[in-house]
Amino acid sequence: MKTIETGSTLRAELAKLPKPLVLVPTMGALHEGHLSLIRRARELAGPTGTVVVSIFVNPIQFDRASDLEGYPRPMEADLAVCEAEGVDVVFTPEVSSMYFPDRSITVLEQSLSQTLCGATRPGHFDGVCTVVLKLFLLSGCEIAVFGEKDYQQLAIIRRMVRDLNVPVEIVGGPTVREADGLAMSSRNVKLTAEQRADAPRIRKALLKASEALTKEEILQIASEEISASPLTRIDYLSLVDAETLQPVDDLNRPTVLATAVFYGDVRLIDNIQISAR
Ligand SMILES: Nc1ncnc2c1ncn2[C@@H]1O[C@H](COP(=O)(O)OP(=O)(O)OP(=O)(O)O)[C@@H](O)[C@H]1O
Ligand SMILES: CC(C)(CO)[C@@H](O)C(=O)[O-]
Ligand code: BAL
Repeated sequence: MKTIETGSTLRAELAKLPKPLVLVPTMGALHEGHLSLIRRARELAGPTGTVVVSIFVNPIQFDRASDLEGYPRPMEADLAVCEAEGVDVVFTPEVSSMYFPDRSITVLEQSLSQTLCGATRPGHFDGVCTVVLKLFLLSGCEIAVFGEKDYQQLAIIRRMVRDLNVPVEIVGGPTVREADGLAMSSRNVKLTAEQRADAPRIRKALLKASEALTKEEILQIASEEISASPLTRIDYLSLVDAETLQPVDDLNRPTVLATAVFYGDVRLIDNIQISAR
């Protein structure tokens, strides 16, 4: 396994390796959710293709300084995990090698990012799109794999690739969960024992609500179940069209029930698909 730290050498190094080139972009603190994406990348690359994992905590997608500063960065353990998974190349750039101090170009998404995380984390998806486009250009990858836990992110990246004619195939991977249903997330390690024990209520709430028949009932059940704990604070809870991510009036098309919940300073997200009624 090769570790490359600067963008300027990445593309030239990767061009020498066998195709297809499959990229898994991450912010590190790797868990089973990431591993499922790496394994999917290997399937897509085949035994002779090249799997690249990027580990970069992208400062321009954070809206809270405390979240950025406190983001877990266990680099040695992450490299060991990548090695054990048979990753070919890990790209670990410094912030200074990714961004010029006077950078002035950003990728703006102006529709899908108006709801959910985009509404409560202004500028977040502009930061995500900008870094993901840079990672695509720096690596020259043909395929990139993203998780469905970050449903809105996946939809926005698909839109970016469509709208900007980016020659990268986007593949989604299902959300991997702890045994108690909590979606795996790098931020889970920041929960206290009490918060961690309570957090599976998010998944339970979404599952229970997804059985209801009307929009109002779905939102009410999910809201009550999550708010029943004094440890939670709902950042958003929304029912949106699965494709446009716009709020829906009825359930005659596939929708997604998505939420972000704060436990203290730790913000967790999850979502569930709701079929048309
Ligand atoms: N539980 C999971 N199942 C499947 N994919 C996941 C899961 N968690 C994260 N991913 C995916 O891994 C990629 C990298 O995400 P990231 O490094 O931000 O991890 P994370 O666990 O989502 O961290 P956090 O939510 O705390 O920022 C993204 O495509 C994300 O959707
Ligand atoms: C896609 C990503 C690596 C861009 O920084 C990040 O948003 C993430 O880890 O989901
Ligand atoms: N997984 C999404 C990255 C973030 O929360 O910034």
